[in-house]
Amino acid sequence: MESIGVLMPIPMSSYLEQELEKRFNLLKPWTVPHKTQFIKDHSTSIRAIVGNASAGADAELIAALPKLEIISSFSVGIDKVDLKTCKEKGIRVTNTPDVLTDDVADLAIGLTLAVLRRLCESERYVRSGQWKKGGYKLTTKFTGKTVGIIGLGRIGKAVAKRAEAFSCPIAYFSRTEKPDSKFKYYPTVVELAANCHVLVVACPLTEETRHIINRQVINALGPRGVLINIGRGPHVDEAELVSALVEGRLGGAGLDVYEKEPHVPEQLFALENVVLLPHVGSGTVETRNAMADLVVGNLEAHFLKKPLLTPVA
Ligand SMILES: O=CC(=O)O
Repeated sequence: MESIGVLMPIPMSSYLEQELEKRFNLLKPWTVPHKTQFIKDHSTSIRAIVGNASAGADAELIAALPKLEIISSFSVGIDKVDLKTCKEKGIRVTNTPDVLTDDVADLAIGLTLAVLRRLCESERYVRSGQWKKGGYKLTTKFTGKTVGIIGLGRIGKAVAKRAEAFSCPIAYFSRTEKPDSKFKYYPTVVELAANCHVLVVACPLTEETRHIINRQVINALGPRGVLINIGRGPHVDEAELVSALVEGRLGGAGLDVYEKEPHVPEQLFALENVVLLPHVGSGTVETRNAMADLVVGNLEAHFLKKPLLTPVA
């Protein structure tokens, strides 16, 4: 397999690079001055792409690689892969589900607690010496608050399980009601938002779910409501979110993802009811290594003509 060209468009994980280099001819365009020419020069040896949440494979890249057989994404979300083109050309696609579920769900709860209990703001209060002038103000209790979840897939269910341990009633929105779920179903996101305190976005990004959090949903969540986004930035109409937070029409937000990463709207920097993370949902050593093993396992399975471990297409 050493002669098989595997393109990794941007750096992702040194462990993943190391494991790929043991088995394949790993091509790293960021290490050369002329990236486009480099890809052109190797276009007939590249049979696989390793993408991630920010660099996938669009129709243009796929068209430039005539020998491409598989895209193995170092992410669970595959919104950066042109699935339609892959289907037309018979290119296989894999992702990294399950192994990151716990970390992403943990982070959703962490963000919720951070926003409601003002963990980041009160920590800054201590570091800046303000405590010496007086105690920190009262915050909002999490235990018992209703948690609304958009998307009751693997991650949504894991968020629900954790929130239940905080005695939170759970409600959800998804395309269809889940007959095996005990949680309250709302057929629209607006109804869900109007009936919960914490609204968590945990669905995949598709054309249908782009801007699923719009002005109407934000207003329904209201000045006591909190939005938690551990999905994708474009799930949220960010301009609407920023104006709602600045105007006090929304109670708070915990965000791990943004519309134009790594750009984060600067109006949010001054708001104490907002917690901002740099897209780190699956960002632990344990999980990233497990994801890397899945990426490599899928590529090995493909080139050894065995069943893929986690196929998407
Ligand atoms: O955002 C991260 C992922 O999709 O795994």
